[in-house]
This record gives sequence, C-alpha cells and structure tokens, in this order.
Amino acid sequence: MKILADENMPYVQQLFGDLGTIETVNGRELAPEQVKDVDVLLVRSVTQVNQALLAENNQLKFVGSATIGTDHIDLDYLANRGIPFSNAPGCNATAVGEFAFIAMLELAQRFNSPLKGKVVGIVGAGNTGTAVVKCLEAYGIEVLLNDPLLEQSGDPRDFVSLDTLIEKCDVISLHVPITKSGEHKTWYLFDEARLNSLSANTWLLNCCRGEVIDNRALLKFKQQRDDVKVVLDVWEGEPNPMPELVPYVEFCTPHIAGYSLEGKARGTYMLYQKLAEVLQINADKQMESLLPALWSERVLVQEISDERALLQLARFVYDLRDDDELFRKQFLNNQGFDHMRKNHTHRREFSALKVGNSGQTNVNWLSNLGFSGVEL
Ligand SMILES: NC(=O)C1=CN([C@@H]2O[C@H](COP(=O)(O)OP(=O)(O)OC[C@H]3O[C@@H](n4cnc5c(N)ncnc54)[C@H](O)[C@@H]3O)[C@@H](O)[C@H]2O)C=CC1
Ligand SMILES: O=C(O)C(=O)[C@H](O)COP(=O)(O)O
Repeated sequence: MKILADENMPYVQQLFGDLGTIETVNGRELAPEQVKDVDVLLVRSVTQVNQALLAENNQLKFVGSATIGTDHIDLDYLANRGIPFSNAPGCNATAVGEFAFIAMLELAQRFNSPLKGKVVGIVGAGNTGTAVVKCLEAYGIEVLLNDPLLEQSGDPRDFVSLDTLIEKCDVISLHVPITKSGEHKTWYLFDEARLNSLSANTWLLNCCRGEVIDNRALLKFKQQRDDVKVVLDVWEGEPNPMPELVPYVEFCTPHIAGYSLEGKARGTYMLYQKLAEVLQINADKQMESLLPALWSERVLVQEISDERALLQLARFVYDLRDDDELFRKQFLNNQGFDHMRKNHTHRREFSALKVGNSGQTNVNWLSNLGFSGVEL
C-alpha cells in the first residue's frame, strides 16, 4: 500500500510505517501526478483536495486531513466518489485555546491593562472557542458567547448576538470555520462596517482563518484606531500576508496557534485510528508513546501572586514573543511564513508541565487551566 503524507505531519512513520510504503511531500505544491498511484493520502490545511488533484487516481482508499478545518477539501467530490475521508476534529483545540489565552496575557502585560476584570467574547463556541473559555474561566474571567448555529441547535449555554458581544466585550476572539455562503457565512465577518463598530480599546484576536477579517479594511481601520489592539495568527492570502498590515499587529504568528506537539500528534493519531477503522485492522499503537519526555519534571509554585506571575508560568511553556519576533524577521523572506511553520516543533501544552504547591497557597486552579497537578 502506498501512503503519501505531507512532510509537516509528524509521527507518520511511527504510526503508519507497518501499513505500507510512506512517501512525504510538500503539501502546498502537491500535483496530480504525485497522487495518481497512492492508496492513502494524508494532508494538512495547505493542500487543496479536489477533482483537479485526484481525477487520475482510481485506487484511493482513504483521505485524511490532520486538521480541524476542512475548507481545503472538496467533501462532495470525495463523497460522490465514495472515498472515505476524515479530518481530526478537536485535535489542536487545546493548543488554540492556550495560544489565545497566552496572547491575552501578553497584551495585558504590554499595555499595562490587566486581563482580570475584562469581559471576553468568543465568536464560534465549538472546540477551539470552548478551549479558550476553559482557560478564561479557570482564571475567573467573564465570557460571552456568540454562535447562532449552536444556539439554534439547542446548545444549553447562554449566547448573545454578535452586536451585543461587540458592545459588551473588551476582548474578542474569533473561532469560526471559513464559510462563503449562507445566513451565517464567515467570509469577511469582520468587514469595514463591523470593524468600525468596535468599542474603544477592544482587543481583537484571530486564530481561525485569515479571511474572517477583511485584511485591507483592517489595515485602514488600524491606521485610524490605534486604541484597538490586534493579534493575528491567520492572514488573508497566506502564505503571503499583506506586509503593510504587519506593523499594525501587536502579535503576529504564521498560522501556528494549533501547533503544539500534542495537537499535531493527536491529529496524526486520529487519522491512524480512522484508517484502521476503514481497513478493519487493529489500531494497536498508543499516542502517548510518540511524545518526547518533558523538559522539566515539575515546577514548584509558591503562589501566583499576580497576572505577571501567571504570564511567567505560561511563558515557561510557550513564549509567544519569540514567534512574533521571528515572524517579523522572516515573513518577507523567501517562503519565510512556511519555513517558520515547518520548523515549529518547540511548543508543548500546559499539561506537559507538572505544577506543585511549595507554599500554603492553593494553586489547584492551575489544573483547571490545563497544567498537570502533582501531589506533594
Ligand atoms: N490557527 C490555527 O492553527 C487553527 C485554526 N483553526 C480554525 O478554527 C476553526 C474553528 O475550529 P473549531 O472550533 O475546532 O471548529 P468547530 O466546528 O468545533 O467550531 C466552530 C464553531 O463556529 C460556529 N460558527 C459557524 N459560523 C458562525 C458564525 N457566523 N458566527 C458564530 N459562530 C459560527 C459553529 O457553529 C461552530 O460551533 C476551524 O474551522 C479552522 O478553520 C482550527 C485549528 C487550528
Ligand atoms: O486544524 C486546522 O484547521 C488548522 O488550521 C491547522 O492547525 C493548520 O495546520 P496545517 O494543517 O496548515 O499545518
């Protein structure tokens, strides 16, 4: 069996090695002739999987995408041809949740404006949005949710309209899929008019898809509204973000909010499980065995006396400033955006760190934030 996998998908050899011959490719440049004799195709978000790519292949048994989003997959085409497909829903939700939370802490520190006491609005309350809520609620932050689809489906949580969310929230974090049609389409959900409706001093974070914000309108808006602070992990026109916009963005990253080692491993592992189901074989490998050992056994915390101390603990796991600095240096260079993504292997999730209490203060709430607890 021939398995073709994106070269940026870790742990493919360990998980799929027994099942066939593996070839890895640059997913952004994948061409029909590379795909025509493969049995299993494993992609990431940068590969358009459609008739143009697959028309010459008559033996495909499975297509898997190690991502949450499926906007790069022609699902109807695969269904019409009867080719089993799976994405990896939720695989990197924790990574996105922690990324957004850390970005908010960084903004708070940089602009001397504590996150504690602010109201945060989550647009799109699915897997990644809910993962942000988990961090925020562990820290005692009030959260408002906007998700008309979940609201209509009877989700028991409280929801507000987008207008109310914009009016009442100090921070807005976007977590919707990209959709180009329908009543709730998200393409340019934040267009010029909506950007202009943002309250003074709002923080706006986009960790979902670049085109949810009209980037040209955002540039024009930021040129007039320095009070609003912006974090962009995703950009219109990736892998070539609009260079003029970058200086106006407080934290810039190259679509790596979901790039924790755990999130990537989970993505590949979920595809391994799905393929095993399709092939009706036993999936006997364990995901935990893939991840490297922790770089620190545990950290003893006296107390988290203030937000700065919390940020320091978070930075111990992931320092967003490093990626932001590298992005500004590299994104204009030849394929700098993709180069940074390819080499992004340093980030773990909060759960990789065991936190223990060395004093009298209760730091158990850090477990709710995602850190592993240790009994002393
Ligand atoms: N930056 C990154 O590295 C990553 C980006 N993503 C992006 O984030 C998106 C969301 O991921 P998940 O939360 O896991 O997906 P999900 O499907 O669990 O949740 C998305 C939610 O958005 C809601 N929604 C759809 N249209 C909406 C609208 N107009 N207004 C408000 N809510 C709306 C849906 O009802 C759903 O509950 C993915 O589709 C993907 O494009 C996902 C993972 C990593
Ligand atoms: O899961 C998604 O959806 C994402 O956006 C991924 O985190 C993006 O990662 P790549 O598939 O582009 O490596």
